[in-house]
Amino acid sequence: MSNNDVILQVAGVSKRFGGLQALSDVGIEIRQGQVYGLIGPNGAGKTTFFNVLTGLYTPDSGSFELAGKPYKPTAVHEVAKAGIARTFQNIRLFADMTALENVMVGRHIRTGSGLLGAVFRTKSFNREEAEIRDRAMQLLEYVDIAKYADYKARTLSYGDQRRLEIARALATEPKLIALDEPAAGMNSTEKVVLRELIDRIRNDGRTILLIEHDVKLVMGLCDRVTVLDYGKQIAEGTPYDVQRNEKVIEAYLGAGHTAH
Ligand SMILES: Nc1ncnc2c1ncn2[C@@H]1O[C@H](COP(=O)(O)OP(=O)(O)OP(=O)(O)O)[C@@H](O)[C@H]1O
Repeated sequence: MSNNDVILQVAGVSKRFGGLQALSDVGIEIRQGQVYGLIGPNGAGKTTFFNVLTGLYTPDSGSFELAGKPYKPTAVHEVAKAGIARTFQNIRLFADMTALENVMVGRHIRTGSGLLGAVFRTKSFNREEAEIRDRAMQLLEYVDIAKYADYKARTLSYGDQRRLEIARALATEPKLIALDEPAAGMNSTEKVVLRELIDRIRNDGRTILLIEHDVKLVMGLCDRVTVLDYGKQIAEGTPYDVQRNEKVIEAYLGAGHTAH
């Protein structure tokens, strides 16, 4: 593989909260079409890393490249524009908008007519709006919730809301889709369906970063995994290797941690 295949290259990320070193010199490299897992016991720094990557926290150090271009994760909308779409551990949808409208919002960041087009309802605006609607509908079909297109987001089941969040993220046509604990709160049937969906997204050539507490899901899905413990990267590799790594086993079994 050539370097052109690298979608995300992050190096030397450190982040301190007061006296606590939440991340120390963490780096990952994700290649086109991979599902990349970030795991670790409670408090290991996974969410902090995600938040740094997506512009919610400012790191103390670190370099960031997306598809070969440096980017500065200084603001959430800049990160979205650069091409990273994320979902959240606590689902963040527009609860009183329909499922379709939620996906259309995601799509709008990639289109051109802007505010004046909307005010004057120009021809190009109307055409663009129809295209956005069609594409949003396709994405709802893709995640298997098209039948709920006109339902308010808050009326959907938990599993379906997560799928809706994924559809909205896909609508931005991201270079990387970052999923923050997508299986949280799901029952085992929903997890199976989620796994199929993530597999489908990968097979369609997308690149995915996944934080997930469900180790079985991570090991079954991911091409590569990084393990954090107390803010340090203690292992990186294939699920097969990582599961057999002594430091990893120790971190998960060690005192003071709850294994996930
Ligand atoms: N905004 C913050 N201010 C202060 N400390 C923080 C902040 N965010 C996280 N921390 C601390 O940084 C450390 C790493 O937390 P983080 O939430 O990144 O871990 P995690 O691996 O995502 O854990 P979990 O599995 O519990 O979600 C923890 O000790 C946490 O208390």
